[in-house]
Amino acid sequence: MDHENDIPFMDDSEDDEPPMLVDLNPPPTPELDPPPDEASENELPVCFPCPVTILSGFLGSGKTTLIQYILKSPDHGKRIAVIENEYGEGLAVESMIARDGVGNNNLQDLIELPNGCICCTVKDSLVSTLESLLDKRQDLDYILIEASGMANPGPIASVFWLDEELESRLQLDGIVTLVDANKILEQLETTEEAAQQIAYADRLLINKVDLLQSKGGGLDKVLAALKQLHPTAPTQQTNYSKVPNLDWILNTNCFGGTDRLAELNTIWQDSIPQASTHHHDHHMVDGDHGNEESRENHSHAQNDSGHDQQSENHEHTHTHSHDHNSSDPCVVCEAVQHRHTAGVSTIALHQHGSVDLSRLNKWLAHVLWPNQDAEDTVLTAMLHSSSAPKPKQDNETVIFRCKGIVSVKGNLDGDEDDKVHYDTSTGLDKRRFIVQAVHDLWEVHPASAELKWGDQEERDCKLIVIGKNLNEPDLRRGFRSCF
Ligand SMILES: Nc1nc2c(ncn2[C@@H]2O[C@H](COP(=O)(O)OP(=O)(O)OP(=O)(O)O)[C@@H](O)[C@H]2O)c(=O)[nH]1
Repeated sequence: MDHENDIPFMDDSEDDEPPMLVDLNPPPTPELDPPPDEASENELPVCFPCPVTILSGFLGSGKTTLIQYILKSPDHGKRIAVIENEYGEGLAVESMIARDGVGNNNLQDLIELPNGCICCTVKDSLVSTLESLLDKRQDLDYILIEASGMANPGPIASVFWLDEELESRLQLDGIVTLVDANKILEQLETTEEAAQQIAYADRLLINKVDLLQSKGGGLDKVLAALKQLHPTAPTQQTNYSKVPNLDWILNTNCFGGTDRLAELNTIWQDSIPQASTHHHDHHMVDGDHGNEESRENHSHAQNDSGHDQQSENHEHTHTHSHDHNSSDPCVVCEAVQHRHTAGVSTIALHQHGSVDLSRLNKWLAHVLWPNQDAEDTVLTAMLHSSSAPKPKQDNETVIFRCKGIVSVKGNLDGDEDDKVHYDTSTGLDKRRFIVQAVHDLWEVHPASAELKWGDQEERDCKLIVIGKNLNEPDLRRGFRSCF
């Protein structure tokens, strides 16, 4: 049976819709159902308060890989719901990647939280999403929230102890932050978010150690940097987010005592900017319509006058209740002042049709390795000008992340797999392909069989590029040239 119609791509018109509950219609899990004498037909097993883990970590650090690893793990025995947050088109790509190869057995619900960043603009939708999830599924054992790669986990955590009703039904278990061992030093240099995510961690997973090893090492420097930012965080090193013991990150009850809450508050106060102007732009471009207009572009500026001024200005409505005297500092209101690195934007490229795989790879190489076409003499000079990595110029383009789902033209000259999946009626490959790039590393690989294109399904390609000082017209032009 084809499942392609089960996997909706969010289209632009849905941008203002409330969070999507993707019902995966799971079969009941008999061994987890309560015995008849403990629960009547109308009475679902009460697992409240349901533990929630926030998965944080910079773009591409391995959060989705961890979710897949947890869901595929045969022995966790939990009924898990996952909440994903991304920007616009990015969400559709993200949730399809998350579901690749997982099947529906372990994943009870996949909830998409669109329209902004979970730590600021959609924090209130998170409350309503959690409430409706709990109303719908009282038998959940666990909720995982995957924050977007630029999110600050602090304001997300606040939701759980400031909303009384939610607090009785949910319990924040902990914040797990993934660190890309290969790129973290660069990320700490170019952004503010990477440090925030580490500072809030209850567990630090130092992931992608394999990449560091293949470069000849450097783990000592990474460990030292992490120690400086968060001296007490328990850490583990992993490859492909494979935590040897899931109990190390799930059901840890890190927020069981008041100490942790007090500590979190301190980190929070420290991370609030003193006096600066900050921008948080997420600029979405739909390449499909040749339209350079910004679909989603928000920024907020802060001035020096502090909390009173700020709370008058920001458009932040609390659907949860919390009263505070206007002269008292309020952690929620203050949290919305947190910094995001200036100049970071998200560009969504969307094009109907199918790409030529070799052209796509060539273009990705050009975009992600901008110097590769330089003369050998220039490259040699660059190499010898300094042995240490140079700090990035303020206006330099940095691509942090690129991810997408594409349709690919068939290739009868390729390997056996290419030939097997060649659709003779259309000349296209039947498989969806996933594009993954983190900084200068990328791969384009076929997704699992259940995500293959339907016979009548209209082919299209979506690519999300996240970075600093991105050149939109160039990216759009380049992407089009792959078709
Ligand atoms: N070599 C290597 N690659 C990894 C490892 N962990 C994850 N990856 C790859 O890194 C890419 C990004 O991983 P994701 O799990 O999507 O990262 P993410 O944190 O969810 O990314 P965002 O949601 O965009 O922030 C994928 O291609 C993964 O297969 C690892 O330990 N080693």
